[in-house]
Amino acid sequence: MAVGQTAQKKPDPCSFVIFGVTGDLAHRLVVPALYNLAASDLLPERFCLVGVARKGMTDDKLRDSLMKGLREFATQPVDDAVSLRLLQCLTCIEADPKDPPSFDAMSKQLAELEAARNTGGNRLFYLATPPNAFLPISRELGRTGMLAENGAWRRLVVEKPFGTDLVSARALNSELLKLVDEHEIYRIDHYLGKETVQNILVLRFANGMFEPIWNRNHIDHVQITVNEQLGVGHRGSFYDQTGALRDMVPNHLFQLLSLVAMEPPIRFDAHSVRAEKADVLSAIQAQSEAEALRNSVRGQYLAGRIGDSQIEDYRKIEDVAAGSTTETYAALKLIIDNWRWAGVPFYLRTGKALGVKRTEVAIKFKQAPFAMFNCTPVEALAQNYLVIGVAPNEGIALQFNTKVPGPSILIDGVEMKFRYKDYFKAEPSTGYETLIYDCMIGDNILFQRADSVEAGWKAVQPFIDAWKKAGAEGLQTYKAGSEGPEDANELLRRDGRSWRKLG
Ligand SMILES: NC(=O)C1=CN([C@@H]2O[C@H](COP(=O)(O)OP(=O)(O)OC[C@H]3O[C@@H](n4cnc5c(N)ncnc54)[C@H](OP(=O)(O)O)[C@@H]3O)[C@@H](O)[C@H]2O)C=CC1
Ligand SMILES: O=C1O[C@H](COP(=O)(O)O)[C@@H](O)[C@H](O)[C@H]1O
Repeated sequence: MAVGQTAQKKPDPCSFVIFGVTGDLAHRLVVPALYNLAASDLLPERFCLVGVARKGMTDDKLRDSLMKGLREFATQPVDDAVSLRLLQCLTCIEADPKDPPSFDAMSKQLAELEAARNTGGNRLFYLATPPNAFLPISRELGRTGMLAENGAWRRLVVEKPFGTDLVSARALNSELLKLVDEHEIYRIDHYLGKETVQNILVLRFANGMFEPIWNRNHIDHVQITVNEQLGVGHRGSFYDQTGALRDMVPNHLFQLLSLVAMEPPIRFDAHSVRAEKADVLSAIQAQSEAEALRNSVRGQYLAGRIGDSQIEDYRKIEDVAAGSTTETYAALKLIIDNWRWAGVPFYLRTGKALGVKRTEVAIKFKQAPFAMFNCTPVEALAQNYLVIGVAPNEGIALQFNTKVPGPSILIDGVEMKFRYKDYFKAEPSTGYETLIYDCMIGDNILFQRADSVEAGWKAVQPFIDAWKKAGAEGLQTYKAGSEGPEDANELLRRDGRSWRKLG
């Protein structure tokens, strides 16, 4: 029997206001997630769905467009009765932060809608826009009083990227905190919507057997891998300004790192969990420029084949600068300065256009200290890994040595595997349902607090600065479809270690 915090209550009546409703995220992930919540009867009884666009359109036109997105991106067959229930309450409002009177009009229109639908004035504003619009929109919401509490709740959901470096993230936090309180800001990182990522907490803190060995005495090092086969595709203008490090490390890879490395929270509540995550991120050792260069590898992909697809050179992608030095691959060695992890390196790697798609955390335990079986030197034993598979192999695997049946002691490495799909019949999901539901019930455990975001940027800032200064020098290349730049292997080899084979 499953135990835990299972009761799924219906959220309070509220308005769910999506800025950037005409965009990709709203069509591909947010509305399909709302559909899945509607199908599970987890939307409020009294609900206003509002889409905000800078150029107005009729409600019907927006409904048609979102319906089209739903048919294309839904994770389950679309039931007309459910989609109708969700989209019949949709209203399109025209508002542009560059046109302040449009926000005054919006404020009036929203209040009228809420009165008509009796939602009690609770409001969730979802900023599904490019990041440069987060602050202008929030300021207009503040100026027009739409963020004032008036006896109801207000929540601001902010998409990634949250800043582009430490300075900009601090500035964005400080400006947003002038408008709303920390507990009213929901900084989304979609990795925290993944079952396999949430399960890291359960694996560590609902099982007594791991804690005694989860430290420097037993763990040799940790590898965090987020390898994608996808290239940059049509996102050249965004990606060329961003690169693999900013796009993935301070957010997604650090979610994995902090869940694996944090101390046990004293309670399962937002304050305790997020405090421990922020603490461990702030314990990542600061690196000098020379250390940052030594402890990192960056690469850019060249043309190559992945399966049936021919991938073109990164530099030939539309909107990518001709001599771009933006990295599409990053590997880092980080040290966490605390008692649990002293001397245990965390190796991180992420890249685009790689041969194998794999997101995993591999915890490498120390080898047996002595070769009792004189037929096998310790070095020849297979390595002991606990592998948390996030995607596509969703599950947990333990790699250990075993005796090969037969008269002599012959030893071989084997794997014990738990696969989600063998045990659970999971509901199809976009990964955003839990996050959106949690915003509506006011639970921010799975959202990033300001201190974590800033600690994340602080940890990667030395690499950003050192790479910027180095320019093209030190930038490796790798063939699309390969494992990434050869120097990434050297990063571990010089420590007497190697990356786990993903094949
Ligand atoms: N797409 C994805 O898969 C993911 C996206 N994200 C994040 O979600 C956010 C939205 O992404 P995505 O939908 O792809 O982006 P889009 O480029 O599709 O933009 C979304 C919408 O924002 C509106 N918009 C654009 N500029 C402004 C502006 N200056 N002021 C107000 N509104 C503006 C536009 O609508 P209109 O012109 O109608 O007003 C546009 O359709 C981004 O922050 C992105 O980083 C995060 C994870 C995944
Ligand atoms: O936020 C982002 O994440 C995706 C990878 O997400 P995943 O769930 O497929 O692992 C990445 O492709 C994209 O560049 C980045 O902006």
